[in-house]
Amino acid sequence: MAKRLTQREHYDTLINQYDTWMFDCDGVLWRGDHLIDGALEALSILRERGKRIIFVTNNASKSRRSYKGKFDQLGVEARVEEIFGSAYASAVYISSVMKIPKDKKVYVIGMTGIEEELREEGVSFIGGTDPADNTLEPFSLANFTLDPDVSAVLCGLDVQINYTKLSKAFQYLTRNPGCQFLATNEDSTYPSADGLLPGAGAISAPLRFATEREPISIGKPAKTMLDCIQAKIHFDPKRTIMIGDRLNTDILFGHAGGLATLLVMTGITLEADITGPNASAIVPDYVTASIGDLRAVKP
Ligand SMILES: O=C(O)[C@H](O)[C@H](O)COP(=O)(O)O
Ligand SMILES: [Mg+2]
Repeated sequence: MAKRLTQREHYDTLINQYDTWMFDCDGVLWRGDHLIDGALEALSILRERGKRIIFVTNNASKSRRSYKGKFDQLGVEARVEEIFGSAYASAVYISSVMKIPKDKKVYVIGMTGIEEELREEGVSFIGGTDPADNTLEPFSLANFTLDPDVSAVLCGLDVQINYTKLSKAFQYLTRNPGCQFLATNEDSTYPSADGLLPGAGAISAPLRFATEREPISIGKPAKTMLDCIQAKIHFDPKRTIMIGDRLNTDILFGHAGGLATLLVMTGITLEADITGPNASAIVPDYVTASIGDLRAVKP
């Protein structure tokens, strides 16, 4: 049973118990470009108390560097080294785990975040934001030349998804021998400032259906995301807490990593998801209405 946090002493105890605080972003710190009330103060309180802050987002639309820009814009203190996105984790997976040969490339369905991180890792790619693929012209297989050097398809959130991109990815996944099928993450929905929208999982779904293949998903809850963090930052899982708004990514990620977990109700998860007859089997250690509740420790 999750412990509901409401009192000042609850938050004080929590802060004293954990040295490393891993923050999900969408639905915890912000929705779209709107900061969640009290998020800024909560982060400042933790930094004042000497806590280590790590940001762990499944949102592959931005690279760590462009996320740093968003943090700066919103007035949130953050360093690039503290930011771990699924675009970064995917690029590291392709270069260091899959060890893609230099003469091979990735076909990308996704936004600039993926492209920037693949470039950082020295991985060649096609597709992505290429205007030739961002078209509503009907796709013609007759005019399509298969690039034999494509050895992986990487699919992430893409607000300009279209039939041409799906068709090209389908060709590579079904015609290039050994072509890997990767997804940055599989979140079904995305908590924008104005409400829920289809998530990255909804972008790769047509390809899963058409190819009857399951992608390797890199982001939370997958261990690949934790490995990516542990490769850069040493932390004691027993003194680490994961804060998230989604049960089947953030909280499951925390459980898989042996971390404590705090669920906030400012994003995806609804009360009916954690209480009552349809409550999820994924149970966080703690629940609080919003990360802004940490302000209770301030006199
Ligand atoms: O569709 C997506 O990619 C997700 O909804 C979104 O990116 C989640 O980001 P996070 O909550 O992990 O920051
Ligand atoms: Mg979230």
